[in-house]
Amino acid sequence: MAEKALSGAGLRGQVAGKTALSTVGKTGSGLTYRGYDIKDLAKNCEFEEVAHLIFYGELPTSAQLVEYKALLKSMRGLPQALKEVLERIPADAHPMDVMRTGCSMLGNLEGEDSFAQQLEKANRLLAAFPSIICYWYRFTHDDVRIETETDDNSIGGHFLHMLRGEKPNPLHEQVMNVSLILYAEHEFNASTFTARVCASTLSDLFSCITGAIGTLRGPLHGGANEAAMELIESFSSPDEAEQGLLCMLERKEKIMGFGHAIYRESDPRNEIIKTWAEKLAEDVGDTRLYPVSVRCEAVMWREKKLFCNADFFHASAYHFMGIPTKLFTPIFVMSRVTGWAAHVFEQRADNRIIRPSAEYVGVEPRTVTPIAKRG
Ligand SMILES: CC(=O)SCCNC(=O)CCNC(=O)[C@H](O)C(C)(C)COP(=O)(O)OP(=O)(O)OC[C@H]1O[C@@H](n2cnc3c(N)ncnc32)[C@H](O)[C@@H]1OP(=O)(O)O
Ligand SMILES: O=C([O-])CC(=O)C(=O)O
Repeated sequence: MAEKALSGAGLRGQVAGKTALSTVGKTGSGLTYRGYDIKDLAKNCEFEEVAHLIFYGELPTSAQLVEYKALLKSMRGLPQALKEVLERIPADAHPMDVMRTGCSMLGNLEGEDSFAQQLEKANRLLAAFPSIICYWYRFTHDDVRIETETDDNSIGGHFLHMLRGEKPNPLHEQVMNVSLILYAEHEFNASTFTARVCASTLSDLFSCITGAIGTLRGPLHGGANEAAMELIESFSSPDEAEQGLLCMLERKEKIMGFGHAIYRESDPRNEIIKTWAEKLAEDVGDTRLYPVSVRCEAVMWREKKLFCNADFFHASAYHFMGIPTKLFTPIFVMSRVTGWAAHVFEQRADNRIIRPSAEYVGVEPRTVTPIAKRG
């Protein structure tokens, strides 16, 4: 693929700060968190180990992991005032708006009074997001007030348990674990940069994360997994998908779940989640969505040299686990809160307010005409 122009619109190619958290596309396609390759982490770790790595700098020992999981478990409950707010959000609201409000409301109830509390508050958000989305979803869709303080051993298991009202099977819990690892951190992507801009004014953590959620919501960023689901569901066979995509490309439409601002040849998260989507397709006996997805991948590469990003095969993977499409992007939040918060900590540790300049393209200087004389 041709070298991408690293200047101009979208701040592409501008170094906007330093990070010790991750590298993206350093060798064309790689992704590392604090020096560990994403493939190594996804194969050998639980999400909570990766969260520990991102927050505390190192993978935990067994004893530290037990202690860390116990801490997160103890933070799953929601205050009554937050539950009441969630109950008042309509059933047809977008779940990302629920996450945004839930985060902001928690900031009102349990705000960050000093930066010394930043880790405690970040862990609280990590533990509370699955509870927030499931409490609202089950209240507004199933008319039940669920218990969010479960004894599930993992964040992914906690989420699936609350969503369905029963313990998940081990395959689903494992896929959630991998998915949360893949989405945890990604350098200066748009939502993380939002969080850092907010942090650079010395604002509180809840404000930084609330802003990041709003940025992640858009279909050019986290919202692409939902849009990808709508796309693949609209095709009844691989041949129909091929025809449909060719028409969309002819009309110069964007195909969600493809392309990337930094990677040039592939998104390393794709081959990992694709493998799990295939396993889940076999598990549920799917003969349509997975083959449709595979054909989309082939057509987009053949026609445009565009590759699947992290979002594309997440769509079918989540669908095969019975997760409603509108909850896809909130799962991204449940994971990325680790990266966002760690970037806030980094920004605070070496801060200068982020304030770029603009090229002025408006009218030349002029004077005000008295209002009676304007026409
Ligand atoms: C977890 C994540 O957030 S991953 C990203 C999720 N977002 C999506 O999947 C949305 C679809 N993808 C896109 O819109 C883009 O690829 C982005 C937003 C991810 C990156 O945007 P950019 O860095 O501006 O893209 P890039 O410079 O590589 O685009 C090159 C060309 O390919 C086209 N292109 C890029 N992605 C796509 C796509 N998915 N479908 C069709 N055409 C595309 C662009 O329109 C551009 O064409 P042009 O030169 O004629 O204008
Ligand atoms: O890095 C980006 O621009 C988007 C992305 O893949 C992510 O945030 O995971």
